[in-house]
Amino acid sequence: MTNRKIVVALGGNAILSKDASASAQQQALRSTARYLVEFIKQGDQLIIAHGNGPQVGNLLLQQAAGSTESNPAMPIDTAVAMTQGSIGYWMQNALREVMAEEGLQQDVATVVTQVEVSADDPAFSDPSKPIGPFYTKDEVKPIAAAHPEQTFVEDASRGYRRVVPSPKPTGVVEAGVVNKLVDAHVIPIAVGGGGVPVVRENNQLVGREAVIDKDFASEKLAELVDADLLIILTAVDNIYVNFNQPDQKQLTNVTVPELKQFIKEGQFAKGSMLPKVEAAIAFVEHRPDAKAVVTSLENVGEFLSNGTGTIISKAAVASN
Ligand SMILES: Nc1ncnc2c1ncn2[C@@H]1O[C@H](COP(=O)(O)OP(=O)(O)O)[C@@H](O)[C@H]1O
Ligand SMILES: NC(=O)OP(=O)(O)O
Repeated sequence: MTNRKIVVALGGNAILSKDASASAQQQALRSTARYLVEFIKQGDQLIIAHGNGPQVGNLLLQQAAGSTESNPAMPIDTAVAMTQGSIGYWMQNALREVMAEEGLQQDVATVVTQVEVSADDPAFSDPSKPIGPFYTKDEVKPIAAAHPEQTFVEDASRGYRRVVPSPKPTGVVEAGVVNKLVDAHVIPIAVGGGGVPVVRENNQLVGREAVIDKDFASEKLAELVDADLLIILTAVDNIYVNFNQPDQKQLTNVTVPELKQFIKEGQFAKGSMLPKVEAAIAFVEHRPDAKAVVTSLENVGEFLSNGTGTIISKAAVASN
């Protein structure tokens, strides 16, 4: 039994395929749970975090479409809390079911998590986090014209999306609660969708209209619960240099100085791989004996048996 404390951050493909119905997302989370249960089987204590970019964007569209004066659309911070609830509900049940199939029993609880941000974070005036559906150029033109208060940009050549501010997390309000759940051997689902963005004003936590990056929020949580490992699960088995080019090279074991050099070379796409790399660096710089891992859900078994995936360490282990 390994008994490590692991924060696992789940990427978009763990929850959503093309079908955004509740049943399809529940189905996707059941297969995600089958991969996660491999950690539980070997005695690891999981803390699960997840994204919400597509879901929160879709929810805001639904809210806007149905809003009336007496039944107004909810602001983004409240919509983030709503997606923490829906995705947490699906994830809790998926894990419960899969653990029962495997003869395992561990309680799972979703924590509505508030993540502190700074009121003067420059991200508030520079929206960068893509949310909701993709549009073609022709589709986005009338939408952007009808909503001059919103910003739309091209997202990694995959189409146009709305972008919202994405301030950096400075603290996790419920980190203590997460620690208590871990001590009680409960699996917490926390900082969903990057957490509800709040700023502290005297004794009040005031929600802000933003969506925090879940990789950064997961990193902050991993620091605060003193995790042994931060695992970022996404659609690729490894981080690459020269990604998608004929000479692309898989990174297996990589150190912070090497990653910093690759960042300087522009190897990691902004808004997709770059935040994962930055989160991994921040985590191992905070706790130099810990490691961060970027790999895919499908590679979890291989990672557990053979250590494959991209393993990020602060510095190379000296060999003699
Ligand atoms: N250098 C790189 N190495 C590996 N993947 C990269 C790289 N640059 C960009 N990517 C892309 O980033 C994606 C992960 O980002 P994203 O889809 O936003 O993550 P998430 O799984 O959190 O939703 C990968 O699936 C891959 O397509
Ligand atoms: N909040 C967040 O980072 O969501 P995605 O990972 O789905 O973009």
